[in-house]
Amino acid sequence: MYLEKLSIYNFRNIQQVDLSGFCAFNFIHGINGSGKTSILESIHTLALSRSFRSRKMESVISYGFDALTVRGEIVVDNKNVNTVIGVSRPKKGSVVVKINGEKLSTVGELAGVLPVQVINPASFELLEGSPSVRRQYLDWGVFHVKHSGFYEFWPRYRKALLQRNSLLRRGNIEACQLAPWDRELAVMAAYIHEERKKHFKLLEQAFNPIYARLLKLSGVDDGASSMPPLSMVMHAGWKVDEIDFEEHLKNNLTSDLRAGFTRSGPHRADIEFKIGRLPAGDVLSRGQIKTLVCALKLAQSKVLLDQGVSTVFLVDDLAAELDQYRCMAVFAELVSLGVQVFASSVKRSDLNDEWCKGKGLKRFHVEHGSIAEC
Ligand SMILES: Nc1ncnc2c1ncn2[C@@H]1O[C@H](COP(=O)(O)OP(=O)(O)OP(=O)(O)O)[C@@H](O)[C@H]1O
Repeated sequence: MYLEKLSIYNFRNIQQVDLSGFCAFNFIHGINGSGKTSILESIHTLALSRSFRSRKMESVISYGFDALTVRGEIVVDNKNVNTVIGVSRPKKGSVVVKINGEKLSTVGELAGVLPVQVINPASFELLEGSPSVRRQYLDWGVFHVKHSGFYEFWPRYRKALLQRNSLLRRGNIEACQLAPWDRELAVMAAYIHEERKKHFKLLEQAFNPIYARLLKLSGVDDGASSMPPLSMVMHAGWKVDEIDFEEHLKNNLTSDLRAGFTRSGPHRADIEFKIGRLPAGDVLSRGQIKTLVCALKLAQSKVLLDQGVSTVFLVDDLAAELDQYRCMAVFAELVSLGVQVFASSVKRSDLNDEWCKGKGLKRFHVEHGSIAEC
């Protein structure tokens, strides 16, 4: 699967741009503030109807305009007909998403059409941010695995959780009032945990060789080789091996009532990264963390690829944070995955032609929101 055409209207400093004929690798360069990230952001909006930078889409709509639109044409492997996605975000009112001209009734239906992975300066959050960032990372993969009913069960879990929490906040309630919600939560929790566990195992298997190669291919001994090994452990959000979730909720009712919310469950799951016995974030350098995060994102893509799902990578200014050896190593992995890549840099020379190993490469220059092939 790859993106073949992209049209952007009123998206930050980009008023109107029509691009086509993308290659496997698409390198975008331009000075600060020229609009490089906005192009990547527009592809993300096409895929998920939202930006990876701003929560409020209003800040993404070009000053003085009422709506933004992004349109893209995707070539899906083994299909003769391209898929056309259109996303319009007005300042007021809700988002409109169309696939092949048909308006979707829910934005959720868009998810999965164009799986994208972002590697940008905020990617550090995967290690250093709150557990929700790591849950999002894990669930992204679980969701994209074909035929996983995850997105059917997760909203049911969330609905039951909201109901239970509102009863807990009310206080002075009988255990029997919670019982139906506890039951529903337990059924959903078992399913969600099982899906996450299966996916995490695949992720670990994909991650280990990629991470090892990134460390090795980066070609410099930065001390990482003498470090204790990295471990990553998934925590379910409750003591899943010891107790059934329904039982656990009953046992913890007093403390949940005191807190006014459900303190444990799949909504509190996390992934723990350690170097030896220490948190990886306390030991690794910024560049080493970024390398680890790249390996994690690449691993997601590998797992999906093994299931026949291809990913588009949006790589924002990698050269600003990784040295050329590590950049080269990351690109070697992208080449071997055979995914489509949109990568940005300030200087043209920050992204090296040779990293693409003869796969198709197109270069674009951005200036004041205007984009030209170069
Ligand atoms: N809503 C908006 N309307 C118009 N312009 C905007 C809007 N929001 C941001 N901008 C401007 O759009 C430009 C593009 O920003 P973008 O982050 O894409 O630049 P960039 O090329 O990635 O820069 P850098 O190299 O500094 O990361 C910036 O000059 C920014 O000030």
